[in-house]
Amino acid sequence: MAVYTEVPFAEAAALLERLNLGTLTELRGIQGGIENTNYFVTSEREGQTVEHVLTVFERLGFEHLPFYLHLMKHLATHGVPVPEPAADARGEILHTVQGKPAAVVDKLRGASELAPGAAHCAAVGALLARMHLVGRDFDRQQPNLRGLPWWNETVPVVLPFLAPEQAALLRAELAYQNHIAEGSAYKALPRGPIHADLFRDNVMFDGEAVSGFFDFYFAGVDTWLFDLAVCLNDWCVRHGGERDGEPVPELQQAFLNAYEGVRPLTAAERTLLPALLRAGALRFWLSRLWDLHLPREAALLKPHDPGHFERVLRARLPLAAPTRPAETAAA
Ligand SMILES: Nc1ncnc2c1ncn2[C@@H]1O[C@H](COP(=O)(O)OP(=O)(O)OP(=O)(O)O)[C@@H](O)[C@H]1O
Ligand SMILES: N[C@@H](CCO)C(=O)O
Repeated sequence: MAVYTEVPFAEAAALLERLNLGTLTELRGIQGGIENTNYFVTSEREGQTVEHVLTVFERLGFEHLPFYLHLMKHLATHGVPVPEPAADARGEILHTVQGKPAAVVDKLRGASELAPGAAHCAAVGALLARMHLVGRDFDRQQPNLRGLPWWNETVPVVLPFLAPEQAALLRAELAYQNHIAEGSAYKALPRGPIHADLFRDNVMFDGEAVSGFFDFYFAGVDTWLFDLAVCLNDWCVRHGGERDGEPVPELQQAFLNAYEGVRPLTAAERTLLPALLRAGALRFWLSRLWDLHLPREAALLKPHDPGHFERVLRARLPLAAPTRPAETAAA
């Protein structure tokens, strides 16, 4: 259940009117999602039925939201398919509903694709590269709040909950990532606003075409390569079964080729892709461990399985190349 804040019909209707989105006809709570309260809102404007999503932010405050919402607006107005936040007459896109921060954005068509093929990966790869390029002239700054400083803070907090072998892996990976971040190749990586959480459930498809990216609430300024690594670790790995977490080379190639069709990787990016794939796995292993062992506002969080990202990380380590039955037979 993802409706934590009940929004009265009259309050939603008044907000839509202020945003010049017409007369509210339907307000429907959305069951998916674990972070925020979301409603589909339907209204009649100039004889047309229009649909939006009303999000009431349960965890994020007025301090960080302007970066996310203005980034969405910047991308949408520059042709990247992202839900555009609706503005009031003064141009304000962050609103208040039931005393909490709220936004109204375009409703995207279609549905998520949880079992993507090469065509889906290519479509997302090309759009990710476009999003990076379009983000270059976005002028607000906010760091990736789930980046290296957060990993350094959070690893000691989760270590007591881990088995010795897991704790050793987590410590070693953090040390490795600190070492990488000190290097000159890392400092040469191109940076800009990144989505930082562009998993399969944050992209809508209308057939094989992407109708949009959403859920920008972990976005921040970081390396473009990290964003790419986060995607490759979700779109192009196995989910479930005995080989859970293993990369799927055909999907990874399709994603990378399409990305590079729009923005070729630099030499430093090519060198550091393996290291950043490990960083992307560490980031989500750690946040999932943190959500599992140190639940905040427990009622709101249904933690995802940390074990999946431990497996993704192990599969990304050197010498950990999975032995595929077919390859073994051919060898
Ligand atoms: N702009 C949109 N257009 C269409 N559907 C949307 C849109 N935004 C959200 N949704 C729907 O609402 C659901 C929940 O949204 P979202 O994933 O952002 O939830 P959340 O609680 O904010 O985050 P989390 O993904 O961390 O659980 C999505 O799975 C999607 O079905
Ligand atoms: N994509 C994250 C959840 C936060 O959006 C995860 O799968 O751990």
